[in-house]
Order: sequence, then C-alpha cells, then structure tokens
Amino acid sequence: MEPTLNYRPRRTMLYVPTHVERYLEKARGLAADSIVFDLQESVPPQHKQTARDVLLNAFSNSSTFEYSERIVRINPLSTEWGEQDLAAIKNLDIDAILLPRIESAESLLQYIEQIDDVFSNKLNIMINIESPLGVLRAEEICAASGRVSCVVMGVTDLSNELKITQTNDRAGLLTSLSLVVLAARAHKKCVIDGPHFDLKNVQACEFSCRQARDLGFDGKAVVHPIQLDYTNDAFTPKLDDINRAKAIITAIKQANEEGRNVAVIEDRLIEPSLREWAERVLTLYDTVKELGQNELIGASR
Ligand SMILES: CC(C)(COP(=O)(O)OP(=O)(O)OC[C@H]1O[C@@H](n2cnc3c(N)ncnc32)[C@H](O)[C@@H]1OP(=O)(O)O)[C@@H](O)C(=O)NCCC(=O)NCCSC(=O)C[C@H](O)C(=O)O
Ligand SMILES: [Mg+2]
Repeated sequence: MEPTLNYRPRRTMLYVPTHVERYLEKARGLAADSIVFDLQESVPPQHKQTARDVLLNAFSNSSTFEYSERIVRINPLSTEWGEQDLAAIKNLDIDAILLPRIESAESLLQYIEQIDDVFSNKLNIMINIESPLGVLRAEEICAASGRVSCVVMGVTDLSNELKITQTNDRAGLLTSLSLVVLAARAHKKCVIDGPHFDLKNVQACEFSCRQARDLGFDGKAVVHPIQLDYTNDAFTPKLDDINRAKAIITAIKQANEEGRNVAVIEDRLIEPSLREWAERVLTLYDTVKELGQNELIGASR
C-alpha cells in the first residue's frame, strides 16, 4: 500500500524512457522518490506515439509506483508532439508535469495556461532549466509563477551548449548550478540536480551527489536503477545530523524560555535560523523512516 506522505522528499528523480515497457514495469518496485515518465529527450521521434500508448497502458493496469511521485515530461508545448502529449495524458493520475527547456517567463506562463485548459485540476508544474539563456533568466522564470514547485537542471544539454569540458569535479558547470539554486531558493522552490551519465563510475557519481547536496540541491536526477541507493543515501540525514538537529531545537527552545535568542552548543553559537535547518532534517528523517528506508540512515558518507 502507498504510504500517505505529509512531506514530499525528492532525493532521487528517476528518468524512465516511456517507450520501453519493461522500464515502466521495473519502475513500479524501485525506491525512487520521484519518477519522470519521459516522453521527450529519451524517446526517439519514431517512438513518440508508442511512448504515449505504453504510458497510458501502464497507468490503466495500475497507477501504483510504490510511494514515488509521478511526473510526466512532455515535449515542448510549442510543438505538435507537445500538444499531442498533453491531450494523451489528460486523464492520467499523475502528480506533476515537467516542461523541458524553459527559457523565458513569458513562454512558461503561456504553457501553464495551455495545461490549465486541458487539466481540470491545477496540476503541479516542474521545469527543466537546461540552456545558457535559461540559466541567465532563472530568476525571472522562478519569479513568474507560484505554480512551479520544482526546478530540475538539465546538465547534458547545458554542458553541450556551454561547450565545457566534462570533468568529474564539474568545474565548468558550477556557476550555472549555483545560479539556478539561488533563483529557485529566492522563490522557495525545490531544486534538483541533473543526472550523472557515467553509469559504471560509481565513485564519480557519489562525488557528484555529495557535491549537489553541498551546493543546496534537494536531490538529484538518476538515469539507471543502479544509481538509486547511493543517491538516496547522499541526501538522507545521518545519525550525526539527527542528533545535532535535536540538540539545536532543544537548545533554542531553552534559550527562548530564558529570554535569549541564541544558544551555545559545544562552544558553537547557534543562531535562530538554524532551527529551520534542524526542522527540515528531522522532517526528512521522519519521512524516510515512514517509507521503511531507515536502514540507510547512519551509512557513512
Ligand atoms: C542507460 C540505459 C539505456 C541502460 O539500459 P539497459 O541496458 O536496459 O540497462 P540494464 O540492462 O543495466 O538494466 C538493468 C535493469 O534496470 C532496468 N532499467 C534500466 N534503466 C531503467 C530506467 N531508466 N528506468 C527503469 N528501469 C530501468 C532494466 O529494465 C533492467 O531491469 P529488468 O528488465 O528487470 O532486467 C537506460 O538505463 C536508460 O535509457 N536510461 C534513461 C536514459 C534517459 O532517460 N535519458 C534522458 C534523461 S536525462 C535528461 O534528459 C536530462 C536533461 O534533459 C538534460 O538535457 O540533461
Ligand atoms: Mg534535456
């Protein structure tokens, strides 16, 4: 049975090319916080209709994908494929639509209007930022609509258009990654890093997960089930974090009762804003526990 979550973790966002039926069936049992049923980039032109048919069929059998959030990435709404995708999925039991390659506030607002004309309920909207122009305009794009809940980096298209050298430390991408985190956070949106494509290089992928977490991302996209465990783990609070979060909440509460705004724990000054971090860590911890994944907590990374 699907647990009912009060809080939506997005540590992992698995892209599933939708024309491949066995991937959809596999996805039903995977520990991905979110699944992106992709009708766009991973589906070749000659399989666009097959992809829509397979997706509809998979949802007609059962729309259950464990606890995973169900997101459909459609083709750009400026194209016929995009309009056909929207018409095809209008009755599906999904949580969100992911719009690829958003480059302006104006086109975003127009696409949301198009979606609202088709879906009777106000669907959650997510966007890919994956071009130099998209990165430079990330702030105005994020400011444009409260309907956008989540921004997902598209690092392949971006790397390609920036003409950067791809290295394990992602030096060439750091400015863009941080600009998008800044824009998303300024407008209180969730923000997800793009995937790591070197499937066999687990060490490099683990590094990019930790780097994404340290840059402020809520989670990371993944392209193969093999990447799920360690990506989930990188974004899951560890015992040290949980103990520290609990100590901070207790110390600030006690300081407030004593008429002070700050506390001190082991010679470190604790500002009131840290309480927000502590509450976020505990909420994520509780949710992961609810999902039965608490065995991951405490793994040393
Ligand atoms: C990379 C792949 C082509 C590899 O596929 P395959 O050779 O089939 O892998 P395996 O045999 O190792 O698979 C092992 C089992 O896992 C299942 N599987 C594999 N991939 C997926 C998946 N993505 N989702 C669900 N299940 C998956 C296989 O079925 C095997 O299980 P079983 O059948 O029980 O044996 C393939 O992984 C792949 O196509 N990945 C996704 C690629 C993709 O989506 N690319 C585009 C997204 S990234 C992007 O667009 C971001 C942005 O726009 C940008 O520009 O950066
Ligand atoms: Mg792309």
